[in-house]
Formats: sequence, C-alpha cells, structure tokens
Amino acid sequence: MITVAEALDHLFALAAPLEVERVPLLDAEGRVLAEPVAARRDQPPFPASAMDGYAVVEAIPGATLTVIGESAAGHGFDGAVSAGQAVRIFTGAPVPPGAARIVIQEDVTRDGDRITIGTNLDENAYIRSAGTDFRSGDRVEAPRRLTPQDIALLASMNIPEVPVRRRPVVALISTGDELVMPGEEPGRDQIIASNTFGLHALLRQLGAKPRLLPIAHDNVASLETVLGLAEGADLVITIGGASVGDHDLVAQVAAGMGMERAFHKVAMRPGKPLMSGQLGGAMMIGLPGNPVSAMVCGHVFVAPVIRAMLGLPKAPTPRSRAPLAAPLGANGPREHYMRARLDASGLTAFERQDSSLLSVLGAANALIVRPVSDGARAAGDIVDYIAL
Ligand SMILES: Nc1nc2c(c(=O)[nH]1)N[C@H]1C(S)=C(S)[C@@H](COP(=O)(O)OP(=O)(O)OC[C@H]3O[C@@H](n4cnc5c(N)ncnc54)[C@H](O)[C@@H]3O)O[C@H]1N2
Ligand code: MOO
Repeated sequence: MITVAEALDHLFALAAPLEVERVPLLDAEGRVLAEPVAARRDQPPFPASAMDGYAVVEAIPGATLTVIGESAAGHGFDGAVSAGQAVRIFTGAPVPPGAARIVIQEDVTRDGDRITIGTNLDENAYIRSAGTDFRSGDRVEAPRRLTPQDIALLASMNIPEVPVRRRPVVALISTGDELVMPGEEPGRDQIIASNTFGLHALLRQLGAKPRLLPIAHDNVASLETVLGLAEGADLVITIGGASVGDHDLVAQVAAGMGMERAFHKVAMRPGKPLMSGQLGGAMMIGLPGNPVSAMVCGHVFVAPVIRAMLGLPKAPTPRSRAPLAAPLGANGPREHYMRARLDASGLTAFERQDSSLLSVLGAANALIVRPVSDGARAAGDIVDYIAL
C-alpha cells in the first residue's frame, strides 16, 4: 500500500490543467482565472471628490467665497477654481483644476452664490487622486479562483470578459445491485445511492461539471456499458466495487477496457481501496463504496485533482491546526481521517468512526488527520485537521 502523499503525487501526475476559455464577467464567479489580466484604465481616472461640499484653493476659517459653478458625478465643472472662489461638488465628481481640497458642506454656510467657511474645520482634503485605487496596467494575477470582490475589481478595470479554465467534466458512476436512486422504491435488500449525490454536490462546489451516469450493476457487461457512457469526460469517478469481494469488479473491468493503473490501495482510513489510472482520454478514480470513505476521499483526493485541472497549484487539501478537547488513543498503520467537531473548546472526535455512518459525517465539521502510528494524544495537544 502506498501513502496518502504518494497517492496524491500519482494523481497530480495524471491531472493536467484544462484549456482556457473566455467567459463574460457575469458568469465568472467561482471560475479560475487562467492568465493575468491588466487594468485598461486608471481608477479613479481623474482626481475625484470623496465628499459632498465645495472645491476650494484654500480653506481659511471665516473666509467668504463665490460659488462659480457645480461639479457632479458624470458632469464635471468646465473650468478652474481660483482664490476667492468655490465650486459646488458632489461625491465622485471630478475636482476642478486649481482646487486643493474639498470643504464638506457641514462646515459651510451658504447664502445665494456666497459661502462662508466655518471656524471648526474638518482638516481632511477629501480628494482621491487619479489612480489611487489602481493604475492602467495593474494586474489581477493568475491562477486564482474569482470571488465576488474580484469580479467587482475586474469590472472597474473595464474588463468585460475573462480567460478562465474550462470546467472539468466529471462522470459519476455508482456501482452495485443494492442501489436505487433517491425517490425510487427500494427492493427488500436495497439501499439508496447517496455517494453520487454527495460527490455531485462537492464537485459543483469545486467548479467541476458533474454528470450523473446510470447505476452500474455488479456484472462485467453492465460496468462496461456504463463506463462506455463516460466517453468525453475529463475524469471518470466510480464508487464502490473497489475492494476484494467477489462482486468488486471495477478494477478488473477497467483494466479490461485498457485502464493503465497508477495505484490501487492507500494506507488511509477510511478510503483504503482507492484506485486511479488513465482510461482512454480520461483520468479515472475508483472510490471505495462505504459512504464516508467516498466522501473523505472526495475531500482528500478528488478536490486537489479538480483544483489541478483548473490550473490551481497542485497541493493537498489545506489543513489547519487546533487543540484536542478530548484525548485520542494511538493510531495504527493507516493515516486516519477522524470525523470530529470543532468548537471553542477544540476538536472532539466522534465516538463512532465506522465508515458507513453518514449521520456522523453530517454532524462533523472537521476531519482530524492522524499520522501513521501516531501515539496516544492528550486533551490540549495540537493536531492537524481538514475543515469540512
Ligand atoms: N475482506 C475485506 N473486505 C473489505 C475490505 C478489505 O480490505 N478486505 N475493505 C473494506 C473497506 S476499507 C471498504 S472502504 C469497503 C469498500 O469496498 P468497495 O469499494 O468494494 O465498496 P462496495 O463493497 O461496493 O460497498 C461498500 C458499502 O458501501 C455501500 N455503497 C456502495 N456504493 C454506494 C453508493 N453509491 N451510495 C451509498 N452506499 C453505497 C454498499 O452498499 C456497501 O454497504 O470494503 C470493505 N471490505
Ligand atoms: O477504508 Mo474503508 O474506506 O475504511 O471503510
């Protein structure tokens, strides 16, 4: 069995960044910017007022000035201001040449076209110089996943379209005679397919395009048919049938269809029967069927693969560190991803860690990562975890 780190290296070797496509800014949220983008203008493009008030050369307390015109946002004043004069100005409007500061209207009394400057002045100049936000040519660097804040910045830079990585198309295949879809009537020995749904949601969150294929039965012909339907996907994910039982046929069938296997079995818990390889033009990952195993492998392996396909750095799912709120026994020979709850007192692993328990996974907000052969841990010890 290989380690989790070795498995990730194999997966990264198979996961190439996808092509670049251009999308309108309105469709760019959550997409991964593929190339740096440069601002097409300065912002603000002119010195702009930060307040409603009067643009003046100098603000002498008690002085009286003549208002010679108005500068509003979108309609600047056509001229300059000289000593003894003021231009009525509003937030965002161009500051006329000659003006050195804005006196806010709260500090002024007005009588017709005359203003008198108050004696207790707010000293701020309230002028935003041209380019204080960004200059033409300033860059938004790539790769980065675009946030709503990034979209606002790019719009301000006058960039209507951005280059992003194509979303990876991921075929999701559940395998097993015992499975029916949610909403269907299960037979006596049947259960509901849950893993495909959890992974579908995870893949969407990661920015992939999941395609749910029909459930494959536990026989060679059915598996071949459904794997055939995955044609055109960038990544094929099978769920279940990965272990050693008589009906665990995924590795055998995939091999028969020409899969070049990179590895099968990883020293982790849950998730041991994980496999991966190259199947035709697609990368393939075979996930274990136990529901928690499939979801944990989704976070630990599928997520980094999708990020790599999107052109983000090839890196494990980020870990954080926190103290244990309760002690933990020693770990065995497999890296253990323990379902846990993180709150103000620290991390508490759930009592029940069986890999079939989706109710426990659903209650967890963290996976404590126990290294191979980690000794017993006391409350207060700092450990690694993955946030869920
Ligand atoms: N003798 C051994 N038995 C098992 C071993 C082993 O090393 N030796 N490994 C165990 C481990 S660890 C895991 S994990 C499971 C995984 O096996 P498979 O990948 O072959 O999964 P299945 O046998 O098909 O299913 C396991 C379990 O999960 C349920 N399942 C499967 N798919 C779904 C789905 N899409 N949605 C919901 N539930 C699903 C299935 O009904 C089974 O209950 O093998 C152990 N056995
Ligand atoms: O590795 Mo299995 O995934 O422990 O339940």
